[in-house]
Amino acid sequence: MRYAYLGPEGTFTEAALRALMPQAPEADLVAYPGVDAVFSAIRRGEVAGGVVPLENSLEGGVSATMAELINGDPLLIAAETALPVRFTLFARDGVALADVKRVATHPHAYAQCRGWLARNLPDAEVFTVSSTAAAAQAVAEPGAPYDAAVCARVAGERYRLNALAEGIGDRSDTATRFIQLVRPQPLPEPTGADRTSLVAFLADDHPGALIELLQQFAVRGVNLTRLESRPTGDGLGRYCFCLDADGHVADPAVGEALMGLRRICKEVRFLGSYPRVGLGTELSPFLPPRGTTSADFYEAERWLARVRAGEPG
Ligand SMILES: O=C(O)C(=O)C[C@]1(C(=O)O)C=C[C@@H](O)C=C1
Repeated sequence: MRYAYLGPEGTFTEAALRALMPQAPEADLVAYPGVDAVFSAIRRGEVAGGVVPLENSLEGGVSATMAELINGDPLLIAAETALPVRFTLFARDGVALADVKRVATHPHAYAQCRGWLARNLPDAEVFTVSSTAAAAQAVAEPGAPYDAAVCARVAGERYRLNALAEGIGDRSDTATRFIQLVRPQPLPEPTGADRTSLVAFLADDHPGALIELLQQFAVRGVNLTRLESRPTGDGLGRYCFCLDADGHVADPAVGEALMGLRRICKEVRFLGSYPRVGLGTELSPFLPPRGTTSADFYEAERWLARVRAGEPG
Protein backbone atom coordinates (compact mmCIF):
# COMPACT_ATOMS: atom_id res chain seq x y z
CA MET A 1 0.00 0.00 0.00
CA ARG A 2 1.46 3.33 -1.09
CA TYR A 3 0.95 6.59 0.79
CA ALA A 4 1.34 10.12 -0.53
CA TYR A 5 2.82 13.06 1.35
CA LEU A 6 3.72 16.67 0.68
CA GLY A 7 7.31 16.32 -0.49
CA PRO A 8 10.08 16.26 -1.39
CA GLU A 9 11.90 14.10 1.19
CA GLY A 10 12.57 15.95 4.42
CA THR A 11 9.27 17.81 4.94
CA PHE A 12 7.55 17.93 8.31
CA THR A 13 4.71 16.15 6.53
CA GLU A 14 6.99 13.20 5.76
CA ALA A 15 7.86 13.02 9.47
CA ALA A 16 4.12 13.05 10.24
CA LEU A 17 3.46 10.20 7.79
CA ARG A 18 6.22 8.16 9.42
CA ALA A 19 4.73 8.87 12.85
CA LEU A 20 1.26 7.82 11.63
CA MET A 21 2.50 4.71 9.81
CA PRO A 22 5.71 3.55 11.45
CA GLN A 23 5.43 0.11 9.78
CA ALA A 24 5.11 1.42 6.20
CA PRO A 25 8.09 0.35 4.10
CA GLU A 26 10.28 3.16 2.78
CA ALA A 27 9.38 2.38 -0.84
CA ASP A 28 5.67 2.92 -0.12
CA LEU A 29 6.04 6.57 0.91
CA VAL A 30 5.55 8.69 -2.19
CA ALA A 31 6.43 12.40 -2.29
CA TYR A 32 4.13 14.76 -4.22
CA PRO A 33 4.99 18.39 -5.01
CA GLY A 34 1.93 20.03 -3.42
CA VAL A 35 -0.99 19.53 -1.07
CA ASP A 36 -3.37 19.53 -4.07
CA ALA A 37 -1.26 16.83 -5.75
CA VAL A 38 -1.60 14.64 -2.63
CA PHE A 39 -5.40 15.04 -2.71
CA SER A 40 -5.51 14.22 -6.45
CA ALA A 41 -3.33 11.11 -6.04
CA ILE A 42 -5.67 9.78 -3.37
CA ARG A 43 -8.79 10.59 -5.40
CA ARG A 44 -7.33 8.93 -8.52
CA GLY A 45 -6.48 5.81 -6.50
CA GLU A 46 -2.72 6.06 -7.15
CA VAL A 47 -2.19 5.66 -3.41
CA ALA A 48 -4.19 4.13 -0.55
CA GLY A 49 -4.05 7.39 1.40
CA GLY A 50 -1.92 10.39 2.13
CA VAL A 51 -0.84 12.91 4.74
CA VAL A 52 -1.13 16.72 4.58
CA PRO A 53 -0.69 19.54 7.12
CA LEU A 54 -3.99 20.89 8.51
CA GLU A 55 -3.16 23.65 10.98
CA ASN A 56 -0.31 25.24 12.86
CA SER A 57 -0.48 26.49 16.44
CA LEU A 58 0.80 29.94 15.44
CA GLU A 59 -0.25 30.44 11.83
CA GLY A 60 -3.60 28.62 11.86
CA GLY A 61 -5.20 26.62 9.05
CA VAL A 62 -3.27 25.55 5.96
CA SER A 63 -5.30 27.15 3.17
CA ALA A 64 -4.49 24.58 0.46
CA THR A 65 -5.67 21.74 2.72
CA MET A 66 -8.78 23.59 3.90
CA ALA A 67 -9.76 24.50 0.32
CA GLU A 68 -9.53 20.87 -0.83
CA LEU A 69 -11.45 19.59 2.20
CA ILE A 70 -14.22 22.15 1.70
CA ASN A 71 -14.58 22.25 -2.09
CA GLY A 72 -12.85 19.22 -3.58
CA ASP A 73 -14.34 15.77 -4.17
CA PRO A 74 -14.93 14.36 -0.70
CA LEU A 75 -12.19 12.45 1.13
CA LEU A 76 -12.26 11.21 4.72
CA ILE A 77 -9.86 11.96 7.56
CA ALA A 78 -8.80 8.58 8.97
CA ALA A 79 -6.18 9.67 11.53
CA GLU A 80 -4.36 12.70 12.89
CA THR A 81 -1.06 13.51 14.55
CA ALA A 82 0.58 16.65 15.89
CA LEU A 83 4.31 17.29 15.73
CA PRO A 84 6.50 20.04 17.18
CA VAL A 85 8.02 22.10 14.38
CA ARG A 86 11.53 23.54 14.81
CA PHE A 87 13.31 25.52 12.11
CA THR A 88 16.97 25.78 11.07
CA LEU A 89 18.57 28.12 8.54
CA PHE A 90 20.68 26.11 6.08
CA ALA A 91 23.02 27.22 3.28
CA ARG A 92 25.56 25.65 0.93
CA ASP A 93 29.11 25.16 2.18
CA GLY A 94 31.05 28.40 2.22
CA VAL A 95 27.98 30.66 2.56
CA ALA A 96 28.03 32.64 5.82
CA LEU A 97 25.09 34.36 7.49
CA ALA A 98 26.33 37.73 6.24
CA ASP A 99 26.19 36.44 2.62
CA VAL A 100 22.52 35.48 2.79
CA LYS A 101 20.42 37.77 0.59
CA ARG A 102 17.75 35.37 -0.73
CA VAL A 103 15.96 32.94 1.60
CA ALA A 104 13.51 30.24 0.48
CA THR A 105 10.91 28.53 2.64
CA HIS A 106 7.25 27.49 2.95
CA PRO A 107 4.77 30.32 3.77
CA HIS A 108 3.80 28.71 7.11
CA ALA A 109 7.46 28.35 8.06
CA TYR A 110 8.11 31.98 7.10
CA ALA A 111 5.21 33.06 9.30
CA GLN A 112 6.78 31.21 12.23
CA CYS A 113 10.29 32.70 11.71
CA ARG A 114 9.37 36.20 10.54
CA GLY A 115 10.73 37.97 13.63
CA TRP A 116 14.06 36.13 13.59
CA LEU A 117 14.54 36.79 9.87
CA ALA A 118 13.69 40.49 10.29
CA ARG A 119 16.18 40.85 13.16
CA ASN A 120 19.03 38.77 11.75
CA LEU A 121 18.65 39.15 7.98
CA PRO A 122 16.91 42.52 7.63
CA ASP A 123 18.08 42.98 4.04
CA ALA A 124 17.31 39.46 2.82
CA GLU A 125 14.41 38.77 0.48
CA VAL A 126 12.20 35.80 1.38
CA PHE A 127 10.76 33.58 -1.36
CA THR A 128 8.00 31.12 -0.58
CA VAL A 129 8.04 27.68 -2.18
CA SER A 130 5.89 24.54 -1.94
CA SER A 131 7.52 23.11 1.21
CA THR A 132 10.47 23.62 3.53
CA ALA A 133 12.23 20.59 2.01
CA ALA A 134 11.65 21.96 -1.51
CA ALA A 135 13.45 25.09 -0.29
CA ALA A 136 16.41 23.02 0.97
CA GLN A 137 16.50 21.03 -2.28
CA ALA A 138 16.51 24.25 -4.32
CA VAL A 139 19.32 25.77 -2.26
CA ALA A 140 21.44 22.64 -2.80
CA GLU A 141 21.18 22.82 -6.60
CA PRO A 142 24.18 24.19 -8.52
CA GLY A 143 23.48 27.79 -9.51
CA ALA A 144 20.63 27.92 -6.99
CA PRO A 145 18.48 31.06 -7.05
CA TYR A 146 18.50 31.16 -3.21
CA ASP A 147 21.32 31.47 -0.67
CA ALA A 148 19.59 29.75 2.25
CA ALA A 149 16.54 27.71 3.26
CA VAL A 150 14.44 27.69 6.42
CA CYS A 151 13.58 24.04 6.97
CA ALA A 152 13.70 21.09 9.34
CA ARG A 153 17.08 19.80 10.43
CA VAL A 154 16.46 16.52 8.57
CA ALA A 155 15.86 18.39 5.32
CA GLY A 156 19.09 20.40 5.59
CA GLU A 157 21.01 17.23 6.30
CA ARG A 158 19.23 15.30 3.53
CA TYR A 159 20.35 17.89 0.95
CA ARG A 160 23.84 18.16 2.51
CA LEU A 161 23.55 21.78 3.55
CA ASN A 162 25.32 23.61 6.32
CA ALA A 163 23.39 24.84 9.39
CA LEU A 164 23.85 28.59 9.92
CA ALA A 165 21.40 29.05 12.79
CA GLU A 166 19.22 26.66 14.79
CA GLY A 167 15.89 27.17 16.52
CA ILE A 168 15.00 30.28 14.54
CA GLY A 169 11.26 30.05 15.17
CA ASP A 170 9.80 33.11 16.92
CA ARG A 171 8.32 30.70 19.44
CA SER A 172 10.01 27.51 20.51
CA ASP A 173 6.76 25.64 21.19
CA THR A 174 4.93 25.64 17.84
CA ALA A 175 3.24 22.48 16.61
CA THR A 176 1.54 21.48 13.37
CA ARG A 177 -1.40 19.10 13.15
CA PHE A 178 -1.41 16.68 10.22
CA ILE A 179 -4.21 14.48 8.89
CA GLN A 180 -4.22 11.17 7.08
CA LEU A 181 -6.75 11.13 4.24
CA VAL A 182 -8.43 8.21 2.49
CA ARG A 183 -11.13 7.76 -0.13
CA PRO A 184 -14.67 7.39 1.33
CA GLN A 185 -14.79 4.03 3.12
CA PRO A 186 -16.12 2.54 6.38
CA LEU A 187 -15.12 4.66 9.35
CA PRO A 188 -12.65 3.58 12.00
CA GLU A 189 -14.43 2.04 15.02
CA PRO A 190 -15.02 4.40 17.96
CA THR A 191 -12.15 4.21 20.45
CA GLY A 192 -13.72 6.26 23.25
CA ALA A 193 -11.34 9.15 22.47
CA ASP A 194 -12.23 10.31 18.98
CA ARG A 195 -12.63 13.49 17.02
CA THR A 196 -15.21 14.34 14.38
CA SER A 197 -14.55 16.96 11.70
CA LEU A 198 -17.10 18.62 9.46
CA VAL A 199 -17.90 21.72 7.44
CA ALA A 200 -21.25 23.47 7.89
CA PHE A 201 -22.78 25.84 5.32
CA LEU A 202 -25.49 28.13 6.72
CA ALA A 203 -28.89 28.08 5.00
CA ASP A 204 -29.33 31.85 5.31
CA ASP A 205 -27.95 34.88 7.09
CA HIS A 206 -29.94 35.91 10.15
CA PRO A 207 -29.18 37.04 13.71
CA GLY A 208 -28.09 34.06 15.79
CA ALA A 209 -27.43 31.71 12.84
CA LEU A 210 -24.01 30.77 14.19
CA ILE A 211 -25.33 30.41 17.74
CA GLU A 212 -28.02 28.01 16.45
CA LEU A 213 -25.31 25.97 14.80
CA LEU A 214 -23.22 25.87 17.99
CA GLN A 215 -26.27 25.07 20.10
CA GLN A 216 -26.64 21.74 18.29
CA PHE A 217 -23.44 20.69 20.04
CA ALA A 218 -23.92 22.56 23.32
CA VAL A 219 -27.34 21.12 24.20
CA ARG A 220 -26.05 17.59 23.62
CA GLY A 221 -22.91 18.11 25.70
CA VAL A 222 -20.56 17.74 22.71
CA ASN A 223 -17.31 19.62 23.20
CA LEU A 224 -15.95 21.57 20.23
CA THR A 225 -12.17 21.76 19.86
CA ARG A 226 -11.97 23.95 16.76
CA LEU A 227 -14.10 26.43 14.87
CA GLU A 228 -12.72 28.14 11.81
CA SER A 229 -14.67 30.24 9.36
CA ARG A 230 -13.46 30.02 5.77
CA PRO A 231 -14.67 31.86 2.69
CA THR A 232 -16.90 29.66 0.51
CA GLY A 233 -15.55 31.31 -2.65
CA ASP A 234 -19.03 32.58 -3.56
CA GLY A 235 -18.21 36.24 -2.81
CA LEU A 236 -17.28 38.49 0.09
CA GLY A 237 -19.23 37.83 3.25
CA ARG A 238 -19.95 34.19 2.36
CA TYR A 239 -18.44 31.78 4.89
CA CYS A 240 -18.62 28.17 5.87
CA PHE A 241 -17.62 26.87 9.31
CA CYS A 242 -15.06 24.12 9.85
CA LEU A 243 -15.67 22.36 13.15
CA ASP A 244 -13.88 19.70 15.16
CA ALA A 245 -15.87 18.03 17.92
CA ASP A 246 -14.90 15.52 20.58
CA GLY A 247 -16.48 12.12 19.95
CA HIS A 248 -17.34 9.74 17.11
CA VAL A 249 -20.32 10.04 14.78
CA ALA A 250 -21.37 6.62 16.13
CA ASP A 251 -21.78 8.24 19.59
CA PRO A 252 -25.46 9.19 20.05
CA ALA A 253 -24.73 12.77 21.15
CA VAL A 254 -22.48 13.48 18.16
CA GLY A 255 -24.89 11.70 15.77
CA GLU A 256 -27.83 13.75 17.05
CA ALA A 257 -25.83 17.00 16.87
CA LEU A 258 -25.03 16.22 13.23
CA MET A 259 -28.69 15.49 12.50
CA GLY A 260 -29.55 18.84 14.10
CA LEU A 261 -27.03 20.57 11.84
CA ARG A 262 -28.38 18.75 8.82
CA ARG A 263 -31.86 20.06 9.65
CA ILE A 264 -30.82 23.70 9.96
CA CYS A 265 -27.91 24.03 7.49
CA LYS A 266 -27.87 24.30 3.72
CA GLU A 267 -25.18 21.64 3.60
CA VAL A 268 -23.07 19.67 6.05
CA ARG A 269 -19.92 18.02 4.78
CA PHE A 270 -18.80 15.20 7.06
CA LEU A 271 -14.99 14.92 7.04
CA GLY A 272 -14.50 11.93 9.32
CA SER A 273 -14.44 10.45 12.83
CA TYR A 274 -11.01 9.22 13.85
CA PRO A 275 -8.88 8.58 16.95
CA ARG A 276 -8.09 11.85 18.71
CA VAL A 277 -4.50 12.73 19.47
CA GLY A 278 -3.81 14.90 22.52
CA LEU A 279 -2.45 18.19 21.26
CA GLY A 280 -0.88 18.85 24.66
CA THR A 281 -2.55 22.22 25.04
CA GLU A 282 -6.13 21.29 25.84
CA LEU A 283 -8.04 23.40 28.34
CA SER A 284 -8.84 21.78 31.69
CA PRO A 285 -11.07 18.73 31.44
CA PHE A 286 -14.74 19.14 32.33
CA LEU A 287 -17.51 16.88 33.59
CA PRO A 288 -20.12 16.11 30.90
CA PRO A 289 -23.26 18.18 31.57
CA ARG A 290 -26.17 16.26 33.13
CA GLY A 291 -27.90 13.90 30.71
CA THR A 292 -25.28 13.96 27.95
CA THR A 293 -23.40 10.68 28.34
CA SER A 294 -24.01 7.96 25.71
CA ALA A 295 -25.80 5.92 28.41
CA ASP A 296 -28.16 8.88 29.00
CA PHE A 297 -28.94 9.10 25.27
CA TYR A 298 -29.62 5.34 24.96
CA GLU A 299 -31.80 5.35 28.08
CA ALA A 300 -33.85 8.28 26.75
CA GLU A 301 -34.25 6.52 23.37
CA ARG A 302 -35.57 3.36 25.10
CA TRP A 303 -37.94 5.51 27.20
CA LEU A 304 -39.30 7.24 24.08
CA ALA A 305 -39.84 3.86 22.40
CA ARG A 306 -41.87 2.71 25.44
CA VAL A 307 -43.91 5.92 25.46
CA ARG A 308 -44.58 5.59 21.71
CA ALA A 309 -45.66 1.98 22.23
CA GLY A 310 -48.20 3.08 24.80
CA GLU A 311 -46.29 1.43 27.65
CA PRO A 312 -45.86 3.19 30.97
CA GLY A 313 -42.75 5.40 30.68
O1 LIG B 1 7.05 22.39 4.35
C1 LIG B 1 6.96 21.41 5.09
O2 LIG B 1 7.94 20.82 5.55
C2 LIG B 1 5.62 20.93 5.47
O3 LIG B 1 5.49 19.81 5.85
C3 LIG B 1 4.48 21.92 5.41
C4 LIG B 1 4.30 22.76 6.66
C5 LIG B 1 2.92 23.50 6.60
O4 LIG B 1 2.18 23.44 5.64
O5 LIG B 1 2.60 24.17 7.62
C6 LIG B 1 4.27 21.89 7.84
C7 LIG B 1 4.75 22.28 9.04
C8 LIG B 1 5.36 23.62 9.25
O6 LIG B 1 4.40 24.41 9.92
C9 LIG B 1 5.76 24.27 7.98
C10 LIG B 1 5.35 23.80 6.77
